[in-house]
Amino acid sequence: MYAAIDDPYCYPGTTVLKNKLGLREQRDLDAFETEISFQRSTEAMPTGRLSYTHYRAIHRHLFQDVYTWAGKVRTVRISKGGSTFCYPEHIDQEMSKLFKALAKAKHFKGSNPQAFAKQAAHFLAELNAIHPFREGNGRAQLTFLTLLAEKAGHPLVLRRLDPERIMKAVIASFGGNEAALTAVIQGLLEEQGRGSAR
Ligand SMILES: Nc1ncnc2c1ncn2[C@@H]1O[C@H](COP(=O)(O)OP(=O)(O)OP(=O)(O)O)[C@@H](O)[C@H]1O
Repeated sequence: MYAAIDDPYCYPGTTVLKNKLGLREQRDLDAFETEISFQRSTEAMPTGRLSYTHYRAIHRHLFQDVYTWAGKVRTVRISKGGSTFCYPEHIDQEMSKLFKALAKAKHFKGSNPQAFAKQAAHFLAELNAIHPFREGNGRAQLTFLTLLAEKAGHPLVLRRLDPERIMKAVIASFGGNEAALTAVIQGLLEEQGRGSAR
């Protein structure tokens, strides 16, 4: 949950996000959101060129059943655990810049696994610092990383994913330390698991 004051995304006097089902209890919303976004994540993702537009389409796909603003950038300031994310008035510009740089780097195609992990960690750190959506950033990030890795020829082994560990690494990256995130990503690459029983 995010700290936001007088948040127009929430039912008045609550921190529960307005949602398509009209669920007013956080518990109920959490359960529905988790279930349906997981369901959507098992479907084919919208196709695209790993662009900013594509990223928004992925978020829209995952959360289309829950929020009217799925795929749209937020209009309020948000923070989490003391980290304040990009102000809404700068999101569009920052996202455009980030995805332009990604395209310029050829989506990290041709990088060896070590280099890919480092580049992807930096990209993810920047993406998280922007946090374009009011909710669902973590899931959109991971979905996009999966596509990015696949396209770059370094598919992820998602069953190795430790949500707690990646979250800690993402938080560390917010403070400028990308080493842990690089290590997490490197550990998810298929190449790293060869010959091991993991
Ligand atoms: N204190 C923090 N500083 C920076 N980033 C954080 C912090 N706490 C969590 N994050 C990151 O924010 C992202 C989660 O954002 P958000 O809650 O919008 O997404 P979600 O998909 O709804 O949640 P989750 O990823 O927990 O399922 C994750 O990448 C997480 O690592």
